[in-house]
Amino acid sequence: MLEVADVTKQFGNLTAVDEVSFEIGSGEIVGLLGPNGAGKTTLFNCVNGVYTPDGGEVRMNGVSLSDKPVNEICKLGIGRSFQIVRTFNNTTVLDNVTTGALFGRDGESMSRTQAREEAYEYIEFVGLEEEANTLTKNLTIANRRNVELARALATDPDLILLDEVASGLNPAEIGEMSDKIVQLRDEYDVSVFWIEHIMEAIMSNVDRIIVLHHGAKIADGTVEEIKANDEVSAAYFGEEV
Ligand SMILES: Nc1ncnc2c1ncn2[C@@H]1O[C@H](COP(=O)(O)OP(=O)(O)OP(=O)(O)O)[C@@H](O)[C@H]1O
Repeated sequence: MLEVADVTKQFGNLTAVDEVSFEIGSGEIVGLLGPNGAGKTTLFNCVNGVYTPDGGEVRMNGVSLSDKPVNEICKLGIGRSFQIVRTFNNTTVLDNVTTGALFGRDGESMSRTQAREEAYEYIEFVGLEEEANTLTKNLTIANRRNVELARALATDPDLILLDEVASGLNPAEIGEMSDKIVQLRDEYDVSVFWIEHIMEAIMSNVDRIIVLHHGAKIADGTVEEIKANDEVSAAYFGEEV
């Protein structure tokens, strides 16, 4: 499904992503860890077309994403949520999610009515049916994160990139979000690539973890393998992961 081959991204003299390679298969939930500044968000930006890599290639279902704009990459099946929530705050929940459907894979052939029907399905999935006509700016942070999740799902992705979806949530909300991510994989057959600083959110639900340090991939394995990896512990300055 997703193939990242020797991807490099530089900002001046800084190599933010350094010849990183890995694959994500159908139905996998893969965590992306690394200390602050390790290159996680930059890697996401290389995958969904915000940045053009300086070296290497990203392929989705065999199609090279080189030089493709974000909207085209979205239509090839990659959806995304952001570290800092980017909902359209002065519009309703329904309009936010409808926009996802209209700009997603089948958006061009979809009427506005169809797009709204699809949007309702994802709004129900994230548990916001009572809030469908609420202005997004009036929601809690947890629910704005749910709107982002529903909007990304409405694009009909094969792979969803989640950038710290548990950030700013309380422990109960973190648990709900974490469960929802497993459910979306199971219900919609979506693979998940998930950056998260909150370890409890990720550890019990991922199939695999990739760790970046100074832009390079230093580990790729199961939770147990990552916990036992000395290089990973050293990257976190001895903190347990
Ligand atoms: N647009 C940019 N211009 C210049 N340098 C950048 C830019 N974006 C990121 N960087 C630098 O690239 C490196 C990787 O940043 P990135 O945001 O990808 O790390 P991260 O692992 O996502 O960090 P965090 O966990 O703090 O969000 C950092 O040194 C950062 O300062």
